[in-house]
Amino acid sequence: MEKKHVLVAPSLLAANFLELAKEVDMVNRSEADWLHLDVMDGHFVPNISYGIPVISHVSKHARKMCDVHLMIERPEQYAEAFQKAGAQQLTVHAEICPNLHRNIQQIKGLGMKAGVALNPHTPVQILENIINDIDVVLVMAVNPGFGGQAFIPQTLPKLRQLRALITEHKAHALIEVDGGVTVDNAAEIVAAGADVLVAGSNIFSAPDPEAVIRQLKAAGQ
Ligand SMILES: O=C(CO)[C@@H](O)[C@H](O)COP(=O)(O)O
Repeated sequence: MEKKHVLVAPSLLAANFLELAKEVDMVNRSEADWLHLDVMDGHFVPNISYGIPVISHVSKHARKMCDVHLMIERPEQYAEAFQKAGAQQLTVHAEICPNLHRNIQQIKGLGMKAGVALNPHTPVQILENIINDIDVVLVMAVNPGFGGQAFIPQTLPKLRQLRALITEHKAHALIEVDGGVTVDNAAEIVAAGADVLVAGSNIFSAPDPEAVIRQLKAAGQ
């Protein structure tokens, strides 16, 4: 099979928050490509994580692209604040955005890359008329809200459908997969179509997180 250059985005949700600077240092030193930052509001998802002030400090310390995943209602109210806080890519959920095209235009107008996230039950066909406008599709392989959950196997055929849709529309959106990604399943996720692997607990709970990042990056070899 053809070799593929895989991007890796450690998810800071699984980091030790008391040692946040050291955790970001580890990501900076590593072969990781992006730093994935999960924002949860306790409404769209049943959990609350961190928000704008934390991202503002983290982004100043980070030397990787800050990839912010908004699991919040009314993301349009906060897009500018996240851009000012250092977000370089902002992803909103299709399920919470009745005016998704407007959200994408707003994010791009603020100078950020724009992503759309899909929950496990949301079909890829929902992106048919917007796929050429977006930079990344974030495919949730768990129900969003918590780290450390098991990868939902139906994600694999969904990734193949999304790859076919992107090819059919001659689009350039990257496919990012998030939730339950580990060194054990990374190769099959990449083979199914993923370009970017988000991993939280597998990286941050490992004795050698940089080695895990290296192994994830090798998933396309
Ligand atoms: O967005 C989310 C969870 O909602 C993810 O980014 C998780 O943080 C991934 O964590 P692991 O499943 O890799 O532990």
